[in-house]
Amino acid sequence: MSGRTTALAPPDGAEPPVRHPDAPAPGEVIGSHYEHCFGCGGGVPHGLHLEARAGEGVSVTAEFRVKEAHQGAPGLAHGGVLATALDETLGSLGWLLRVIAVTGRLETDYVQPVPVGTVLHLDAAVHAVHGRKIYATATGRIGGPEGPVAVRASAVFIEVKIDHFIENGRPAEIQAALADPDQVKVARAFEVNP
Ligand SMILES: CCCCCCCCCCCC(=O)SCCNC(=O)CCNC(=O)[C@H](O)C(C)(C)COP(=O)(O)OP(=O)(O)OC[C@H]1O[C@@H](n2cnc3c(N)ncnc32)[C@H](O)[C@@H]1OP(=O)(O)O
Repeated sequence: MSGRTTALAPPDGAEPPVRHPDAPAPGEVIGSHYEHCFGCGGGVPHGLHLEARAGEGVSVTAEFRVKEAHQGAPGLAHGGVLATALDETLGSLGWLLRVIAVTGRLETDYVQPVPVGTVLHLDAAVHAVHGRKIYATATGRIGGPEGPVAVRASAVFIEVKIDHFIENGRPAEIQAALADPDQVKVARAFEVNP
C-alpha cells in the first residue's frame, strides 16, 4: 500500500482525456463487453441489461430500468444495484479511450430513493488521466435525462492489460471466453491501442 493514493481528485500533472480515433461515434450504442456481465450482459436474466451510448468527447450515456429483482427496501432499488449501474456506466468509458480499465475506487452519493419501474438516466465522463489512473464521474437522473439527480459517483479506474482477467478469472469462464470468437474480438479491439 505504500505510496498508493486513493484520492478521487486528479493529482498535479494529470492530463485531459483523449478520445481514441477509433472510438464509437457519438450516439452509437456500445455493445456489451461480456454476455455474462451482471451490468450489461444479455445472458444474465436478473442483470441490469444496461445499454450505453457513446457521447461527445470521453463521455457516455446509459439507461437502466429498475426491476423487481433489483429491490432493497419494498418497491425501491437496492443501493448496491444503483452503485453497479454507476460502475457499469463508468466502465463503458474505456471504449472511448480504447483501454481496459477496472474500478479501483467508487464513491457513491444517494440523493433520492429510486422506485421499481423507474428508468434511471445515466451519464458519465472522464475528466483526467494520470498514468494508469482514470478519473471519472457519473450521474443518474430520474424522470428523463434532464430530471432530478438520484445518484452520483466519483471514481478512479485503473488501466489493466487483458492478462489481468486471464490470470485472475476462474479458469472455466476464462477458457469459455477465449473460445468465443465474439469475446476475442472485443479483447482485440482494446489490444490494438497504439
Ligand atoms: C475483454 C474486455 C473486458 C473489459 C472489462 C471491463 C470491465 C468493466 C466492469 C465494470 C467495472 C468493474 O466493476 S471492474 C471490477 C471491480 N474492480 C476490481 O476487481 C479491481 C480489483 N483490484 C485490482 O485488481 C488491483 O488493485 C488494481 C488492478 C486496481 C491495481 O493493481 P496494480 O495493477 O498492481 O496497480 P498498482 O501498482 O497497485 O497501482 C497502479 C496505480 O493505481 C493506483 N491505484 C491502485 N489502486 C487504487 C485504488 N483502489 N484507488 C485509487 N488508486 C489506485 C496506485 O496508487 C498507482 O498509482 P501511481 O503510483 O501510478 O500514481
